[in-house]
Amino acid sequence: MKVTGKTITAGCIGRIVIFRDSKDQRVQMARSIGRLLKGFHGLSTLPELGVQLNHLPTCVSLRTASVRTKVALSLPFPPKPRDFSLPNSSWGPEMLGLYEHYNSLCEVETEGGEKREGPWQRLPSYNRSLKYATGGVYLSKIIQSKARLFTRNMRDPGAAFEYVLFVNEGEQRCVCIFQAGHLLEGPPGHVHGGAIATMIDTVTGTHASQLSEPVMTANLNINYRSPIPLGSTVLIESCVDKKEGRKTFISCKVTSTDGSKLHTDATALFLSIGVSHLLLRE
Ligand SMILES: CCCCC/C=C\C/C=C\C/C=C\C/C=C\CCCC(=O)SCCNC(=O)CCNC(=O)[C@H](O)C(C)(C)COP(=O)(O)OP(=O)(O)OC[C@H]1O[C@@H](n2cnc3c(N)ncnc32)[C@H](O)[C@@H]1OP(=O)(O)O
Repeated sequence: MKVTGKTITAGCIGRIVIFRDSKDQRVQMARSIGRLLKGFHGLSTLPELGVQLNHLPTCVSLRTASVRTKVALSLPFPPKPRDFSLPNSSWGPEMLGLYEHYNSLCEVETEGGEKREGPWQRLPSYNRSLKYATGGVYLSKIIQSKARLFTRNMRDPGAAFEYVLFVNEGEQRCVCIFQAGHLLEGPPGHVHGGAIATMIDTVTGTHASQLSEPVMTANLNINYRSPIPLGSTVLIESCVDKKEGRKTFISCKVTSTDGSKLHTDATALFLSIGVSHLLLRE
């Protein structure tokens, strides 16, 4: 059987070969890639994946009339990557308490004692997202192999960004519990504005990705209202203002954990990009 196409390297699941012959197989392929992406931070749900994958033939070069595409997904990093959104020894009592609170809302017990999904969902978080298939994205293979998600690249627990995100799909809300480590200093004893912006971008971007498909930040407006003490835990809450085609408008606020002090507020615009954007970009 003749097979054409390119190898798509993505995360943490074995090697899968998919032949794209019919609509059924397209759906199958969408499901497989959906499963593959599941678990990646910010990409754990891709409801419109099936539609997006219809674009694959334009980015995965097809040279035969038989329209068979081989999509090989290899194993570039260990099968069980660390989930950074789980508690570690650096988490203070405030961070842990809030984590326990939201985590308890992720599962509810029915009257019959049965466990069901609750209104909230904890999002796992890894230090790598998709690894692109082809050159042109990274300067070299060395950079490609060393690339890590900005907020998850510190080895020393508690030194920088400690955070966990929970989403409530029904309410279109997202909450992040963020403990700011000592390496994030800006003004003496307080968190750097760029670190705050990074967290706002991460929370709102992840939220927007959860609602549709992968997104890129097009616009981010931030008002810094009061400084955040280094080492403190804060809440970052985002909510969807509106969705218009590819655009998702989100607003966000950073407050003290009891909600009494507003540290920062922001608005953001995200534009969805197709899954094909994630897989190949030449
Ligand atoms: C390579 C893909 C990477 C994707 C990554 C995604 C997920 C990764 C997974 C896990 C990561 C985990 C955690 C982090 C999660 C998220 C946070 C990170 C997100 C970022 O940190 S990401 C980096 C910073 N980000 C950029 O590096 C973007 C640079 N930029 C561009 O890549 C393009 O600019 C783009 C794609 C934004 C749009 O380009 P485009 O060609 O697709 O669309 P186009 O320009 O035609 O605009 C269509 C309509 O949007 C309106 N529009 C456009 N821009 C606007 C603006 N600024 N203000 C107001 N309206 C705007 C137009 O006016 C038009 O409106 P209308 O249709 O009404 O006329």
